[in-house]
Amino acid sequence: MKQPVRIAVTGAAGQIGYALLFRIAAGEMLGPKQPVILQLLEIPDAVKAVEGVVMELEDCAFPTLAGVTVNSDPRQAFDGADYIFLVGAKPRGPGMERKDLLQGNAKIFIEQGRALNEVAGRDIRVLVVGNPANTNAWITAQSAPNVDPKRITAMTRLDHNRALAQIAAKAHTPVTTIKNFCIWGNHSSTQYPDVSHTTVNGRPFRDLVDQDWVENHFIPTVSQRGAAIIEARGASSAASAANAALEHMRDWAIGKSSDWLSMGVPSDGSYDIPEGLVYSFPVHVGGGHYTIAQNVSIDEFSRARMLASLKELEEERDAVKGMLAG
Ligand SMILES: NC(=O)c1ccc[n+]([C@@H]2O[C@H](COP(=O)([O-])OP(=O)(O)OC[C@H]3O[C@@H](n4cnc5c(N)ncnc54)[C@H](O)[C@@H]3O)[C@@H](O)[C@H]2O)c1
Ligand SMILES: O=C(O)C[C@H](O)C(=O)O
Repeated sequence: MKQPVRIAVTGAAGQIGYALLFRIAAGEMLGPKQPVILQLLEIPDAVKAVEGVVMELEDCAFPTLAGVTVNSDPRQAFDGADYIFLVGAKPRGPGMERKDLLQGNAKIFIEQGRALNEVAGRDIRVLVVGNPANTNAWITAQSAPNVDPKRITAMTRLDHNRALAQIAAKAHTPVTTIKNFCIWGNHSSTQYPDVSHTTVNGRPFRDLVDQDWVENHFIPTVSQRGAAIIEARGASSAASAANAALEHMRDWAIGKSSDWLSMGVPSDGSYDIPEGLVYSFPVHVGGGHYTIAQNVSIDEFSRARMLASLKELEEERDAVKGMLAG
């Protein structure tokens, strides 16, 4: 057996936490030969509930689970961590947009960014799940100037997976036959699920569908899926969110892909997205790194959608800038 790696998860008593922790502990993120130590963070009022989750983790007797700690101080939870899932944040309810959570949740990410700044190692990998995820990742990076911002990412993998499922259903084909799909922009209703370069079994997907389907069915279905789940379940997505979080971190850490994945990452100026904004791009993964796919051709329709999502991200950033100074 290898040396254990340390994985911090915030919001451990929440519904995503409950769907995520058992899968990480079972070895689904880093494989059956990699022991893990879970470092859980909750607010003091929820620590008792986390202790119940820990009892259940123990009762699974997972061979890959080498230890669990329960914390209410982010510096303790993040200390020595190799991977950090920032899940703990308020979810939205029916009729809300994710950006309505910004003022309330921003202070969580300011505090946790500062804690990261104090204790995070150089090779840390951080995934922000708590909404609005892109801007919370930006806030975390701004609050952690000692941490390489490339190591702080936001989750759009759930949107990516939702879109793959819609494409597969439309083309009557397994998801494994789909290539070159990506989400651009914000994890919000302005996101742009882009099928312009997508192939199915090697054939352009656009040959199978018309613009009306793309614009008036596919894009709204993918971008409104979170709201549809809240409407149906009375609570936001949890198992599918946990699955996407696990896949994002797994692929970043140990994946290798010539195909595109979607990740919210700080822009390096690619596609004229201003540097530093956390924007979802098509990425390749390999060797423990992600790289933004280059030279993707962007038509007029795509550009307009990408700019609309960029504008929203700039507005979100401007709405919280003042809080960072304090
Ligand atoms: N990016 C995505 O695709 C995506 C998908 C689904 C959900 N989400 C978001 O993930 C977040 C969590 O969702 P959930 O359904 O698990 O919510 P939940 O309410 O079930 O759980 C959130 C947990 O976070 C804890 N928490 C609050 N403040 C904290 C802090 N400062 N430190 C540590 N823990 C803290 C709460 O006590 C609670 O147990 C929400 O913001 C939700 O909107 C994002
Ligand atoms: O929609 C939400 O508020 C939760 C999450 O971001 C989702 O996409 O399911």
